[in-house]
Amino acid sequence: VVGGDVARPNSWPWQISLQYKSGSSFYHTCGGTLIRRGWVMTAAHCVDSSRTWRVVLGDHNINSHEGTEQYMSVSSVYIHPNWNSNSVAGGWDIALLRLSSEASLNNYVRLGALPPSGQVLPNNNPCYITGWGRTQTGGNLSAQLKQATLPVVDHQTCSSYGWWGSTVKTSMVCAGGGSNSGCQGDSGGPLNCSVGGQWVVHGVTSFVSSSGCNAYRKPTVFTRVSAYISWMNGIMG
Ligand SMILES: CC(C)C[C@H](NC(=O)[C@H](CCCC[NH3+])NC(=O)C(F)(F)F)C(=O)Nc1ccc(C(C)C)cc1
Repeated sequence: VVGGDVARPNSWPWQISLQYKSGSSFYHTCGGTLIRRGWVMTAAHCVDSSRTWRVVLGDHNINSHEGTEQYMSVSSVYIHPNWNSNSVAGGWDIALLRLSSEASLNNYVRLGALPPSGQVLPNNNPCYITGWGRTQTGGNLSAQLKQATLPVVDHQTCSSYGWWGSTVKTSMVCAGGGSNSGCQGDSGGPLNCSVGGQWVVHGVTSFVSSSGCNAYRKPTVFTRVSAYISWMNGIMG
């Protein structure tokens, strides 16, 4: 996350860290959202390589043990069948991870709320991006979970000339476009939007401009969760 600030610990208790094993250690690679006690929603581009994954729940500082973490292994990965790893602009950048055991819900670990199928938020709807991704273009990951306000940019604006143009589809949500943005390592994490006084996860962090994370008029682009509700229900049962 570029801009914003460090979140109050565990104030986004559905945020997870997706980590891959290398040697005898695990490394943060993406974010995700706990949507059922046994299921995590993330980006397809995060899991389209075959690795040993683990999901960390209830984390704040990914480099220290705080005692609130739950470490879960992943028993199966469901990538959307239409995902094409050569074309993030094609959309379909969504995946579900089946956890090998069910999370214990508590003050540090809660389920994220999903939107109703088809719901599209208005321009400027207030939202926050959260994640442990780079804090500057080409910078380092953040040890502590960060948050930044990222208001919705409607499709008409986001797909116009000088913005993303036809790269962005109606199955995506744009947010930001100013000095705050997502960045590498935030992929797969939630776009947390305030709707009727509740936090609802409306986006899965998908891409930013290759010329820089917080490039002018290149808002962070998210998979629009409300476009995939029936697919997810079909998988999770
Ligand atoms: C060095 C980084 C900034 C490069 C940048 N990376 C990204 O945007 C990666 C997702 C890349 C998926 C492709 N395998 N996502 C992120 O960094 C995220 F913002 F989600 F955290 C990128 O490739 N962006 C990109 C690439 C191509 C397009 C074309 C579709 C125009 C659009 C954006």
